[in-house]
Order: sequence, then structure tokens, then C-alpha cells
Amino acid sequence: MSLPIFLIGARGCGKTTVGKALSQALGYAFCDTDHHLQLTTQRSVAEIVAAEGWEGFRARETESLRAVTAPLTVIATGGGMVLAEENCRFMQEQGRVIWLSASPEVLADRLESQPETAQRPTLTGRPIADEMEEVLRERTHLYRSASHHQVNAMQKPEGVVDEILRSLSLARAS
Ligand SMILES: Nc1ncnc2c1ncn2[C@@H]1O[C@H](COP(=O)(O)OP(=O)(O)O)[C@@H](O)[C@H]1O
Ligand SMILES: O=C(O)C1=C[C@@H](OP(=O)(O)O)[C@@H](O)[C@H](O)C1
Ligand SMILES: [Mg+2]
Repeated sequence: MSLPIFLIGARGCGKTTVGKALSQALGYAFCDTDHHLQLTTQRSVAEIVAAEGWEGFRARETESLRAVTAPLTVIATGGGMVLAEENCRFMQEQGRVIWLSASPEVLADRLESQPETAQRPTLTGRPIADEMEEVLRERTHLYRSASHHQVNAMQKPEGVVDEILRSLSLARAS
């Protein structure tokens, strides 16, 4: 299989971390849509949002998704990529889409210990635990319908990689 592999899911589910490890396991290139945006604009997510609002950021992330999509590439998307239906359709048509699924409690724990506020400015203005509950309530159906496969992201990154490889029938030999 040479199709691009898109990782989707909420903030903190491990798209960036697992994406790097998955690309190494497959010998694929790795791209992160937020990292691409940061490189091309020389600004962080928080700076783009402060200057252009979330609407401006969302338009840019759609462009970023299209720019990084290529065969033999693992693509870590931002957690809000699924908010635009055109992005969901694009990912479904271009490759395989994997949803890294985790509970709001696990996500909030990870984000509280590594907030990375330049990458993740607040979405709601509420405390992280409340925000993750609200975000999952709004987006779970989008992650489900946009994905070809759902994997359990509440295990070690290597376990998540193995589950993705199995779901794509690309399991490691050893
Ligand atoms: N499977 C995992 N188990 C434990 N911690 C994880 C796991 N995946 C990611 N993390 C941690 O959670 C935080 C967010 O990970 P990241 O890969 O940036 O997620 P995302 O790109 O989905 O927002 C980081 O501190 C990372 O080390
Ligand atoms: O969930 C979201 O709306 C967002 C998630 C972030 O990416 P990660 O999911 O990689 O943290 C980043 O794209 C931006 O802060 C918006
Ligand atoms: Mg990320």
C-alpha cells in the first residue's frame, strides 16, 4: 500500500507522537499539518489565531492538509481537521484515515502535564478537563464518520502503532 495515512483525533490523543513512530515503522515520510503551517507562516497556532481568529486558522489548515498529502506519507492532522466536511472528504478519497480514540479524562491528563499553549490555545476558555468533554461531545461523531479505522490511543505509543499496522494489514514481521 502506498496511499497516505491520515491520523485524526482530539488534542492529546497522540497523532504527532504516534505518527512519527508509525512513519518509521513503515519507512514512510512524516508530516504534521500544524508543523507545516508553522514553517510556512513562521507563526505558532496561537499567533495565527490571535491575528486571524479560528476561522483564519481553519482556512489555513485546509491548505496545509492539501499541501502535505502525498503517497508513502503519514500525516498527523490537527484535532479540528474534521470540522470541515471538505477535509473529511479529501482524506477519505486520498488515503486511509485512522482515528486515535481516547477518553476525555486521559486527554485532559496528558494536556495538563504538557499544555504546549503556543500549539493549543484554548478553544472554549474553560478548564482543560471541561474543554475536552465539550470538544469530544461535539466531535466524536465527526471522528467516527471520517475514519476508516478506530484504534485505542490509551496504550503506549508502540501499542498504538501495532494496532494501526494490524488494522491496515501491514503488521510487522517480528
Ligand atoms: N500513547 C501515549 N501514551 C502516553 N502519552 C502520550 C501518548 N501519545 C502522546 N502522549 C503525550 O501526550 C501529549 C500530546 O501528544 P501529541 O502527540 O502532541 O498529541 P496530538 O498531536 O494528538 O495533539 C504529549 O505530551 C505526548 O508525549
Ligand atoms: O483540536 C483543535 O481544534 C486543535 C488541535 C491542535 O492540534 P493537535 O490536535 O495536534 O494538538 C491545533 O491544530 C490547534 O490548536 C487546534
Ligand atoms: Mg499534534
